[in-house]
Amino acid sequence: MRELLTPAQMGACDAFTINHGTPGIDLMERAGQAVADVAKAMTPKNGRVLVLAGPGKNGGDGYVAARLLASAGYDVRVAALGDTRKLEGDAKWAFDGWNGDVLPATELDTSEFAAYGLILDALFGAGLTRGLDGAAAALVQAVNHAEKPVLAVDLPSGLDGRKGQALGPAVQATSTVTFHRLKPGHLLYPGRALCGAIRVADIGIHHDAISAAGFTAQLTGAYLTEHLFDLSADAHKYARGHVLVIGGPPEKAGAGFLSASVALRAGTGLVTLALPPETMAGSVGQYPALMRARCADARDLARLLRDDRLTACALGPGLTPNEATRQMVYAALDSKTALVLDAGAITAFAGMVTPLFERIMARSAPTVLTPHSGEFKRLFGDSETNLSKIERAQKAARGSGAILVLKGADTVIAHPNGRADCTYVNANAPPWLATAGSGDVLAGIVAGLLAQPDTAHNDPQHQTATVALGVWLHGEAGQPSGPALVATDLEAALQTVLQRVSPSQFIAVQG
Ligand SMILES: NC(=O)C1=CN([C@@H]2O[C@H](COP(=O)(O)OP(=O)(O)OC[C@H]3O[C@@H](n4cnc5c(N)ncnc54)[C@H](O)[C@@H]3O)[C@@H](O)[C@H]2O)[C@@H](O)CC1
Ligand SMILES: [K+]
Repeated sequence: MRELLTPAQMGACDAFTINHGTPGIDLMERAGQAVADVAKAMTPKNGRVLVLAGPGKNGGDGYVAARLLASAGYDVRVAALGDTRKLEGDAKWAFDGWNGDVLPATELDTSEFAAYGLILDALFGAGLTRGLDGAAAALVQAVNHAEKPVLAVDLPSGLDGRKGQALGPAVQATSTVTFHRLKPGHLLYPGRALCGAIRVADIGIHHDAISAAGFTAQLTGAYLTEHLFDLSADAHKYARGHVLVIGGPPEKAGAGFLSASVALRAGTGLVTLALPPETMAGSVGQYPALMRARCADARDLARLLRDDRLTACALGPGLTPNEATRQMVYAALDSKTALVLDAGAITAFAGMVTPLFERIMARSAPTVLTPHSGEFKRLFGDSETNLSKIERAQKAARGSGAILVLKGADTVIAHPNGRADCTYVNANAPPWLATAGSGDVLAGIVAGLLAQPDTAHNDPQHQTATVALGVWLHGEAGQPSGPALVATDLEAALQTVLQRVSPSQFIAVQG
């Protein structure tokens, strides 16, 4: 269930299934059934339901649901957008199966919407080709104005299922039922907020359909913990990897400490925090497990990185975006360790990306860039409005040679190979994870995971999954604190998450 399908890929899955012997009307009947089942759970039996049916197959699902709800005792009213005499194929079949009246949507008295217990939005789904305007836009605005529970069929009408954006007005749903797999629009903002609670219904799509139609990315999840380093019982600390974190000047020194301490929590055996001389004093008591090294400039860093026991390096949290930082990044890029570039190490290259990307591409060890949307724009621009966030991350990864972590409530992780099986969307991050220091923690988790030995080998799928695991763990760790979360809570929460997901290897001896 983890593959994400664009509406076009979903259409290809429908077609594949139909070509392999399942009539389209069977798929539509199951889709309508799934919608009716959720509708029943949202409104009391005998409740009043308004079904708004559009001119395509999304409307077809609406007519099926209307029939099933009416036969279950609901008081169903159907309004059609567009000329129902033009309905074709499966949608026409569904329309013909509805025995009640169909009112033209333009004749609806929208002030009566408040009298319904549920509005079923079956206006537009995967077939949306442009922003809504005219009668469709007016209807959608009236639905939103009514403030009644709304169940969207497949997608809230007006929402682009590929991009997660609406070019015109879009339905604000209470709940959305989609079919077979999630679409990017259900996860990418602002689409995710328009969908409400999302359910994915099985409508009997052929099990080979996705391999034939392709997918665009994968949803992260607990399954990624299979990429946690499998620790042998007699492992020594050097066998568990060694991370070097570069800390910044005193006024931003906390960032490096956050990254470093959490890198240790992520399971790496040793972490050294490299600090400029003015930050070296103080704070040892709080972080006794960290080793420290003096690092005044790029030359010091190059010297530190000559230690070939180092397996990963995190650079950027707490660093000032300037020439000195750029030189440190170059020194780090010349090393053989996995590298996470964040914050100041990203912004330092605004408007001067060519030398950065050339050096990243020349590396054999993985390089990870973790920009939030502002940092992303500084490196890659924001002119490509027709691309989804997934496609933007894939393109930026290809262009930079780095594994891209495009952060946000809908973080996308993409490998430079651009492959869907090396692309992830993360959806477990609570809104309060957007807090000072949260990004430093993420950089530390990712470096801590990449440092561990079995992630060092050069398999793009494995490396990207490891980075995606870091993003997922960060989201999980952010949940228990609630809105009071501060970044330092994440370290203890990460410990709890890892306790939960790590299999115990200890042999209990009965005495
Ligand atoms: N056999 C299948 O392919 C299945 C399809 N299903 C349903 O079919 C839907 C897709 O159906 P369609 O491909 O017919 O697409 P839609 O029903 O989403 O919309 C297509 C219609 O809307 C018009 N349109 C698009 N954008 C518009 C705009 N901005 N303003 C006004 N009109 C606009 C198009 O000209 C076309 O007539 C899915 O979302 C799903 O609900 C499900 O029944 C499962 C099976
Ligand atoms: K819809």
